[in-house]
Amino acid sequence: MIESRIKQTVRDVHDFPTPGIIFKDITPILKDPALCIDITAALARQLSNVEIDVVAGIESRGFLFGPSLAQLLNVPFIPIRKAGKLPYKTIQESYDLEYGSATIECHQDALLKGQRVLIHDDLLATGGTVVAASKLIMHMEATVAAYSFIISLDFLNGRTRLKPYGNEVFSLASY
Ligand SMILES: O=P(O)(O)OC[C@H]1O[C@H](OP(=O)(O)OP(=O)(O)O)[C@H](O)[C@@H]1O
Ligand SMILES: Nc1ncnc2[nH]cnc12
Repeated sequence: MIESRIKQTVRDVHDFPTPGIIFKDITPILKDPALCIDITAALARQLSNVEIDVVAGIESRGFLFGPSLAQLLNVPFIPIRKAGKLPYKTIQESYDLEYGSATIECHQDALLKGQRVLIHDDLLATGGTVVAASKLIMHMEATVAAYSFIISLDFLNGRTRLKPYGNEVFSLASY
């Protein structure tokens, strides 16, 4: 089962990047090509009833599986990046996360009005990152279709924070 394979492979790193955080390190997954293929397929399978025009992946770990998921779904991929990395005109949102704060942005012409966007990231913690991503997408008059994660840390209540947005939240492995 994919959840147990993910949990057996992900490594807990204590006190990274700050004291008290138990960091879920997904890099061991990337050393297992068969698991990567199966994760991408499982992400796509969960979304089989969701209408999706575009996958938006969040820098940096949302770039690991986001493009292969988009290719499997046969839709475009757009990058949502940390501030200062995208070359063209951008729109920005700032937010707090489990261990700090950040600003993300995307190109202002990345989406067409009305497009249905799947937000993908490796991990849902407090939900601050994907709330900010949702605001970027709505600012461009596009619609969030659903949220897709490999891992969700349910004890940090990210799902509750996403409730007002009214979209389904999918993850392959929950803690
Ligand atoms: O639900 P939240 O509390 O917002 O936390 C989740 C976010 O935190 C991590 O990214 P991070 O900002 O550490 O950046 P990285 O992907 O570049 O490592 C993770 O990849 C998510 O994007
Ligand atoms: N505990 C955690 N492990 C890995 N990525 C995270 N992003 C936010 N919290 C995290």
